[in-house]
Amino acid sequence: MSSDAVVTVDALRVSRGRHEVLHGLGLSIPRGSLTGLLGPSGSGKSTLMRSIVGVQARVSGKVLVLGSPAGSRALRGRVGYVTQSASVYDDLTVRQNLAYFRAIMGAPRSDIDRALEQTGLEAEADRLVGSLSGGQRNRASLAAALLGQPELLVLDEPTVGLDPVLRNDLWAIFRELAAAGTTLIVSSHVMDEASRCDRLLLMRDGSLLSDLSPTELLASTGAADAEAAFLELIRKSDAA
Ligand SMILES: Nc1ncnc2c1ncn2[C@@H]1O[C@H](COP(=O)(O)OP(=O)(O)OP(=O)(O)O)[C@@H](O)[C@H]1O
Repeated sequence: MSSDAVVTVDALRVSRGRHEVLHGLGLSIPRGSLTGLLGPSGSGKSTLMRSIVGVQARVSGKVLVLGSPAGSRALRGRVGYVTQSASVYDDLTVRQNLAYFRAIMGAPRSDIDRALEQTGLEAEADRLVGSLSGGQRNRASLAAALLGQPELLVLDEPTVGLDPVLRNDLWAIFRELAAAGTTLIVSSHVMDEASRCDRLLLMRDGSLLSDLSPTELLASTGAADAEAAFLELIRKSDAA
């Protein structure tokens, strides 16, 4: 595994309820990459992300983030996480939300304007979050996660429910962040988002089916697009 890996996962097993839902995953995520975590609903994407962020219970195996065990104190402020449900308050403005989270984190005041600018929310800064559109609200959650300039951003289905234009806008922001050196892990079950990533982790039923670049994925399966490639990998793993 690369010594410059931001995340290293080895033999990761997780149980939720009465079932094991991740079955011994191993992977590494290089610094500055935009990694897509793709797979059907229930395949374990959120559980893997929660394990990387360090909020998942009943975890065995190794999850190292920036050289420290996932969730450890040393990682405070270095990892940003956006869950599927909005993490900002409806009855506060975007700026008030950011000011609140900034104060909790002890991040510099200048981070508020930087996060507004990075997410293109300057014009909405003084609007109540409850009055924003779905896309603007997602960007407000992302802005909160950008406070403190985290080195690793973990985004759980940030584009779900958005129209293609808004999805495109968000992916452009992810690209800019990666170009500036941030490592991103972005989950999705929309396969056409795969081509926007540097690397793709394809999950199914709590296991990793592949860990390839989009080009490698198409070349190795002979498929025309990510969706067909994924189906081909499922066919191969079922046959095996
Ligand atoms: N709180 C919970 N208690 C018990 N089992 C759970 C819990 N949350 C998730 N699971 C189970 O863990 C497995 C993985 O779920 P997970 O949410 O990680 O999948 P996912 O790929 O993120 O799905 P989605 O795309 O729908 O969010 C599923 O079988 C799910 O039913």
